[in-house]
Amino acid sequence: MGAKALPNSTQVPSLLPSALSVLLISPLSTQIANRTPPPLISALHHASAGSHLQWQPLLHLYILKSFSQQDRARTANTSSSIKTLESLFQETASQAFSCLQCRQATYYNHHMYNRYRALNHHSNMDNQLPPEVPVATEAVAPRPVNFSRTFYGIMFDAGSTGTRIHIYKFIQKDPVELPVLDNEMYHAVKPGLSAYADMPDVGGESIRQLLKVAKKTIPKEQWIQTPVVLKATAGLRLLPQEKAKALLNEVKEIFDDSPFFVPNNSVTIMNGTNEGVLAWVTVNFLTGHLYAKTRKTVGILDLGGGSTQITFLPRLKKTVLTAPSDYIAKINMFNSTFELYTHSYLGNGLIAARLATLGALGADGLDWKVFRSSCLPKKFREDWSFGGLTYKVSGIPDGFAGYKLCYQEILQVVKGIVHQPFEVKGSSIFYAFSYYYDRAVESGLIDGSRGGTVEVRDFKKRAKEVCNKMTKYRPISPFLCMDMTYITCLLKEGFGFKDSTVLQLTKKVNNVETSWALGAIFDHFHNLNIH
Ligand SMILES: O=c1ccn([C@@H]2O[C@H](COP(=O)(O)OP(=O)(O)O)[C@@H](O)[C@H]2O)c(=O)[nH]1
Repeated sequence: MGAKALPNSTQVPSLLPSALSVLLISPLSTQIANRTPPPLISALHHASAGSHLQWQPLLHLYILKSFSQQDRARTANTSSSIKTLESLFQETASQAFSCLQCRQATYYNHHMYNRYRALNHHSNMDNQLPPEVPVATEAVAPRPVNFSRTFYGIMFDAGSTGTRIHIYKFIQKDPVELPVLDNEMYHAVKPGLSAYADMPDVGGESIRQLLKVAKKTIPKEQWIQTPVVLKATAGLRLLPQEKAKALLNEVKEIFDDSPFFVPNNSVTIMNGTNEGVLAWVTVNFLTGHLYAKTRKTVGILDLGGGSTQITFLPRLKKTVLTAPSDYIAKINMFNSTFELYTHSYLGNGLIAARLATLGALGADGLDWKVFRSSCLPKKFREDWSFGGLTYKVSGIPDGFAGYKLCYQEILQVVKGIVHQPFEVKGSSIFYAFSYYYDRAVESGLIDGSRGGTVEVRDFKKRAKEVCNKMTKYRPISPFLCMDMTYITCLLKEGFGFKDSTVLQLTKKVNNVETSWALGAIFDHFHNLNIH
């Protein structure tokens, strides 16, 4: 099966932003008003403080599908989704306000007071629609003279293959409105911090470079109250402790010298559970699945360089009961606790898996040993660097190369290591990103600008083609056969997905990266208490 288009909830926003803002900002046309049930008009207006990212999938779905009288049932769902998404921010307001008392006042007191007011305004809203807001509210609502409309959060992702900065802009249009995510500014540099294990000061330069982007993006008057946080993943987890510590100290010094707000524990190595759970929060938030008592969520598959994560909300108790106990994590949102299946496999990221396949992971004699694999073109031989080390790698010149042999090699890296959740054979939807996405694009499975939907069997089919025609695909990457075969093997033999399991390959939703970073900034503003 070939690539399919994304469903409306992820594809439509890029098509209709102006139509949306017209609907949100200007008075509704008579035609629309006549056909829109009154409670939803009220909900739309209540949510209409600018181009609100998290409402967009819901609103677009509504606009496209619900303008007819027959669709009242769907309208009811949409309204309840708007209401429940709003409750995320109500709770954010409540928790963030309590941070006032835990003395992070420098940053919080300005914005959080307003959010606390918003909470009071909306208290006891469970199971209700937001209150009626007249169309003209935007123009006439009284506001404090110095009311601040925007605030920012900076999240650094120090990954094994690169360092990225995510600058999130939130808007609070009115003291009685809840803040919403307006946009993300994203910038990435390579290699990752772990490549500077023996020269932390040089590694620090990449952080300085990215902070310049933050200074350009965020207005000067906001710098002092904008939190800057860095979380490192597999690259630093795999380094000896002292080397990782030296890198983190270097980053902390750079943050302290910056004009931004540096909270406690702003530079850390994140654990694998949080990495998986926060990516799940991001994707479900961006796709409009995150609200009180939600049961209809999507799973996530993240394939980094050093580690890989799987996270989903099980529907069946058996999935929880049959999982190893440390594969179940709880997260608090909307006054309830979500019990997630999540695991991060350190050493099973795409690049670490290449090393394992080649037998090079943790090997000595790197200056003379040549690591060979039938997943590489026969005549290929190159020095190849990862994590600060250089390896001599090659194909098997007088042997065989191809899918079958390659699959057998890779099986050793996956079999018996990756747990198969009970429920994964069911019909849950999984969003797959990072290297799943990159390799699907490079091998021509999906379009790089739009993403797409594939079945697990599509990866297998394309892996076979790439491995059995290595010369054709060599200019794209000599590792493409190995990578595609690893992805196929991980999905099928590792997690136990069926050939027909559908994967939604997505890099961005509404122009926001599908990464744990957005979940992490939420967790910063509002402790999600992952345990
Ligand atoms: O916001 C992000 C963060 C990561 N990636 C992709 O994630 C992969 C690598 O992840 P990373 O280096 O963070 O690996 P990890 O340290 O998590 O194993 C690469 O394809 C990146 O391009 C991305 O597309 N957007």
